[in-house]
Amino acid sequence: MIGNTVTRRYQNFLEIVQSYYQLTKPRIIPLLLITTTASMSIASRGKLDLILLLFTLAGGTFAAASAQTFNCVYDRDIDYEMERTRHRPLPSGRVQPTHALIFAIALACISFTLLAAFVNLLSAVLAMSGILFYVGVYTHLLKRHTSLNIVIGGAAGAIPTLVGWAAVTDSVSWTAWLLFAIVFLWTPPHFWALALMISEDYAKVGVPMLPVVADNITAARQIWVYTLLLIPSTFLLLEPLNVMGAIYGSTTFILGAIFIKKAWALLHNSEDKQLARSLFLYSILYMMLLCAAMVIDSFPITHKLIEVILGFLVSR
Ligand code: HEM
Ligand SMILES: CC(C)=CCC/C(C)=C/CC/C(C)=C/COP(=O)(O)OP(=O)(O)O
Repeated sequence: MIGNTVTRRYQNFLEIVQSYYQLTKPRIIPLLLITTTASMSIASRGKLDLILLLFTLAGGTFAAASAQTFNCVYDRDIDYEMERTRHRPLPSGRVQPTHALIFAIALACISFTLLAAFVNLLSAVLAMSGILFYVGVYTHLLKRHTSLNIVIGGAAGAIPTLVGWAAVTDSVSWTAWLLFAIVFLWTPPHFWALALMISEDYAKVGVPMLPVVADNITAARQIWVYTLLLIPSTFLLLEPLNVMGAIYGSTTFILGAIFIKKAWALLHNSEDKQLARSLFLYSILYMMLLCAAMVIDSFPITHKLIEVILGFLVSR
């Protein structure tokens, strides 16, 4: 009897923890941290201080979790109406809005304290502005009012690149802004490809995502335009900024070519949900691999290795 009560209490506790965890939309956070890591790796020219990395990623995690929790509180009415989001902790009644709000504020405070105390003030302020922008500008001002919501709101998702750069250099340089621009230009193809698959859901609650207010071909054309802006921008790290080398150059070439191929296919068959799904999934893989290439290319040893291999090939 007592054993059963303890087990039930333990299960309840686990369910509460799980609900709060789900409020943070945890599946999106790793990619935000990957972009932060890539930025830090380039800023430190591959000589990354692991303790600094750890604190920055911890602060970034709490900031992103806070932003997503605020968003869950604000959007709980429409999340209840949409099939995809109906089972989130707030619409399903597993967490009270006031508790979620307190949780979001606590996460923001932890993020700011961690970054300000163990990284630097600039990274803390940038992360906080990421939260404010995502909640105040994207969620409150734009999401329900204009199809430009993603284009402008995408800036919030690009801020982790600035946080990473600021963590290492205590400043924000041209390269940091270029990394910001890469994530910024990547966001519309990433999101609109998904929105093409789930536009019925957004239409039902009156959220004016582009494929809702315009037809599919218009959305596919916009995806194509942003793809054509994104891919050349990734090459600017090679020239004129000169902060990346051959590994990054060849990877970004191949990844970019595949991105263009998928966006082109969608442009010519904008009703095909499979093509939209394929582009959405690829956009995530693309960003992961692009950032991985940035990290690998920023290690000095990578360049020494290439020199040795080239030397070996030439001498044969
Ligand atoms: C305003 C900008 C953005 C919007 C509106 C947006 C929207 C979305 C939505 C609605 C989903 C589906 C999630 C779900 O069904 O719960 C998604 C998935 C995802 N997003 Fe974005 N996104 C944005 C920017 C970003 C950024 C900047 C990143 C990271 C760099 C990112 C990474 C991801 C990842 C990794 C997934 C897949 C999550 C999973 O496995 O389910 N997103 N995004
Ligand atoms: C530095 C810092 C704190 C950055 C945080 C930026 C951030 C949280 C970006 C995530 C963007 C994202 C996944 C939006 C989901 O849109 P939505 O919430 O409209 O999607 P939904 O339809 O699934 O609710």
